[in-house]
Order: sequence, then C-alpha cells, then structure tokens
Amino acid sequence: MREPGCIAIDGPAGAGKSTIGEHLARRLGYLYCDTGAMYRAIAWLALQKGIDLNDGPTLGKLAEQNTILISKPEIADGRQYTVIIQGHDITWDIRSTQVGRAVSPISAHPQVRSILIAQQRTIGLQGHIVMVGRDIGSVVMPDADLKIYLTASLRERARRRHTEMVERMGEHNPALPSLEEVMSDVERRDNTDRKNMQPAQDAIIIETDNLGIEQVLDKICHYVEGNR
Ligand SMILES: Nc1ncnc2c1ncn2[C@@H]1O[C@H](COP(=O)(O)OP(=O)(O)OP(=O)(O)O)[C@@H](O)[C@H]1O
Ligand SMILES: Nc1ccn([C@@H]2O[C@H](COP(=O)(O)O)[C@@H](O)[C@H]2O)c(=O)n1
Repeated sequence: MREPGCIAIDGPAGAGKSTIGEHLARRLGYLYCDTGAMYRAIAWLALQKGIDLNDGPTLGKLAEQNTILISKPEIADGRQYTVIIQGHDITWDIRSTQVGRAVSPISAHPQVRSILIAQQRTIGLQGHIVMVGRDIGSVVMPDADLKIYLTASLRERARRRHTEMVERMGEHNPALPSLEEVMSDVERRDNTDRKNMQPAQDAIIIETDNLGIEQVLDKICHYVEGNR
C-alpha cells in the first residue's frame, strides 16, 4: 500500500485550491503549503520598495535575498498560516487588491519563478504534503503521487470570491468591489497566469461549478484511496 507523498492541487484563481487543500491536508494529517502566498509575499515587498513590476532581474534578486517564513497560524483570526518577511507579519496584507493586481506580472518573470520554484521543491520533497498553486504538478513536483487540477467557470470563481468579500467586508462597505470588478480582476489574472498554469498531462481535472466543497473533497479522497 502506497501513501501519496505529495498531492498537487493546481488551478486558476478562485477554483477552491486553498480551501480544498487545507481541508484535505487536515483530513490526511499532511502538511499544507500554499505556494501562491510565496509569490504574494514577494509582490508585497516589491510594492513596499517601489520596484518596477517589469524589472525581472531586480525582482529576482528580491526573491533571492529575502526569506519568506510560512508557519502555523498561531493567531486565531481566520488565517490558514502566518506569513512573515523582513520581520513583518504580512498574512493579511498579501490579500489586498494592490498585491492581487501586482502578483501575476511579478510571477511571470522567470528570474522570480526559478528562485521560488527551487524553494517550493525543497518544501515538497519533505513528503506527506498537500501543495497548492498553478504549476505544482507540471513543474514544481512533476513526480507528485496525485495531481489534481481544480477549475470552474470565470463567473462562478468571481462569484465565490465576491461572496467571500461580502462576508469579510460587509455588504454596505463602500470599499466593496462589484461582482463585475472582481470578475475583471480574476480574468486579468487568468490571462497573465495562463502560460504557467497548464495542467500536468497526468492531472485529474475536476470541474467544480456544480460541486460543493464537501463533494470536491470526497472526490479527491476517492482518488487518494485509489492511490494507496
Ligand atoms: N466547490 C466550491 N463551491 C463553492 N464555494 C467554494 C468551493 N470551493 C471553494 N469555494 C469558496 O470559494 C472561495 C475561493 O476559494 P479559494 O480561496 O480556496 O480559491 P483558490 O483557488 O485558492 O483561489 P486563489 O488562487 O485566488 O487563492 C472561498 O470563499 C471558498 O470558500
Ligand atoms: N504555483 C504558483 C502559485 C501562484 N502563482 C502566482 O501567484 C498568484 C497568487 O496566487 P494565489 O493562489 O494566491 O491566487 C497567482 O495569480 C500567480 O500569478 C504562480 O505563478 N505559481
């Protein structure tokens, strides 16, 4: 009987990767690693330092010279984990609209990707881990034992993200973006991420438009069982 050492969950923004990844890791007693948080941490730092988003070499150096620490949540404020860079707890800052808009162009630079991919591979090789991102099954952990590619229509992914914002910010908050604004942000991100977001050839593709969180989890657990 073989335990999958690494389960890769990839897919576009709002497909449910982090929700499903965290639940799955908890069910299996595995580590959980959200690689998007690493790209977001570099984007946050680049914005702080006013670095040009088109300057791949400088952004690559920024990634190389700054350690991103991702640890257990400790603070009970709804976070999945704590992210620290240069001594700052940026767990919530990396979820801002500004970081959301800067992260895709920054992640598109090969100089940034090569640094973060190497770090992610080191994390993944520890085993007994669920890793979520865009290119885990295709590039970071091509030998992952199970590769899932979660997806849903643009409208459904934007709807989910918008619902989450309404819950967090309140329905009448003037800063709350409209569903259409959320949808164009998600679409812009899809377009920039596309090149680095192809499902691995051996990935199992799960369309989640008509599946709830529990149903998606059950489906994946079925494949995990099949792998044992
Ligand atoms: N199958 C599902 N059905 C309904 N809602 C879902 C489903 N999966 C996730 N959600 C909800 O959709 C929202 C987005 O999910 P999540 O943050 O996990 O997506 P993601 O793929 O990690 O996105 P991103 O790449 O932008 O971080 C969350 O509010 C989550 O609760
Ligand atoms: N493996 C990955 C993970 C993420 N990215 C880039 O980071 C952005 C933010 O990711 P989220 O999962 O937090 O939405 C994403 O839009 C990608 O640009 C990546 O390139 N590879």
